[in-house]
Amino acid sequence: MALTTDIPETVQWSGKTVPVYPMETVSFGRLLSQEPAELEKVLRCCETEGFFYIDLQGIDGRRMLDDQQKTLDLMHRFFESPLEEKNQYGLVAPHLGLYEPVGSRTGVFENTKDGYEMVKVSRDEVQKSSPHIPSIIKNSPDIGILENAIAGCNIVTKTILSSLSTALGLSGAARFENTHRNDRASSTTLAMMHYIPSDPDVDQKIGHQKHTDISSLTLLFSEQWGLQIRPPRAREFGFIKPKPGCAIVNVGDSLRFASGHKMQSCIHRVVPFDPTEHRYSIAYFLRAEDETMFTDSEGRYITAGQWHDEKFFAFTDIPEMQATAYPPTMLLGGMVEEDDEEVLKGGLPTGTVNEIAVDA
Ligand SMILES: O=C(O)CCC(=O)C(=O)O
Ligand SMILES: [Fe+2]
Repeated sequence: MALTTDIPETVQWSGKTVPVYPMETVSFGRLLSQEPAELEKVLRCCETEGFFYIDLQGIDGRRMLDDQQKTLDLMHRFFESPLEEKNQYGLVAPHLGLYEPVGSRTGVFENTKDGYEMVKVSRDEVQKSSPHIPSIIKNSPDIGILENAIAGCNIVTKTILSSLSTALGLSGAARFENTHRNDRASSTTLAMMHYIPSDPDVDQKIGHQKHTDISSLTLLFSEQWGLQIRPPRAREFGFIKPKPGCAIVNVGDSLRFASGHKMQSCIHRVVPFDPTEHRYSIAYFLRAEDETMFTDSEGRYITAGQWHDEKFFAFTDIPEMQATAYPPTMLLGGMVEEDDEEVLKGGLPTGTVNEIAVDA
């Protein structure tokens, strides 16, 4: 990729000038037809940055955008309900972590807790005759909305997975889809998040701490600003602009490990872009079958299930425990944060994604 001559876009946030990182857009329709140029593009995105937009505006993807709107309506209804009803079951198990109130995890800035509440519906669970989900959404219209959203996200992420397998020349059992079979147990889940208004200067519950995802692929829908990424070799976090008609895709740790650590599991976090705003996001985490084996960031040969459970608990621990109780690279899945000096020595002017890709 050539060095871009475009002037990098920036935005004013919290009294600072912050980059807005450009990202490639991959067409869902072209991936469905396995067009060679699109396959190459999606592989390049995963190997260089680990993040891209997927354009869902064609006839095949539009239904997923409708599902997103219906899910948003459901989320508004759910999150406006009394806390006792939302938290009917509490956190029963990592796989069935249904509802998490605001402040359950570490926050985005030092000495803060997170600034979002979340309800998760597991793909395996929603298909049961009586799924274990809070009563507010346990009715057939709502289960229908959730099933459609999960099935749509599954089609999009599996299409990306199969495109990556093809682009890498993988065949038969070696293809990534073969460790993501629909009828095998996995922690694949739809997470619906509501970030409360919070002001970094005064509030103690803010945003979503920096991390990489446990998943193989994450499909993220949000119409609002707040997501920041720190792409490989970038010297600072920058915003990702919401793009109408598109969802955001990122590679998670499991696919990075399955690809022999060649794909990038991009570091990201969420900050309050506008301290007065409620922010809503929907993330589908396509995860590998629980029994899948890979070599993690510590060189351990472990199952996807173990990686999920360990990292899940690492997320909810206090920072002191996060620093001591788990493999040091766990929260970032082995991705390194380039320190500013190192990047500057390398002669990169500012951290835009295009510039970073030059010598990736
Ligand atoms: O809310 C968002 O935009 C991103 C959430 C996220 O990174 C996650 O749940 O892993
Ligand atoms: Fe994430």
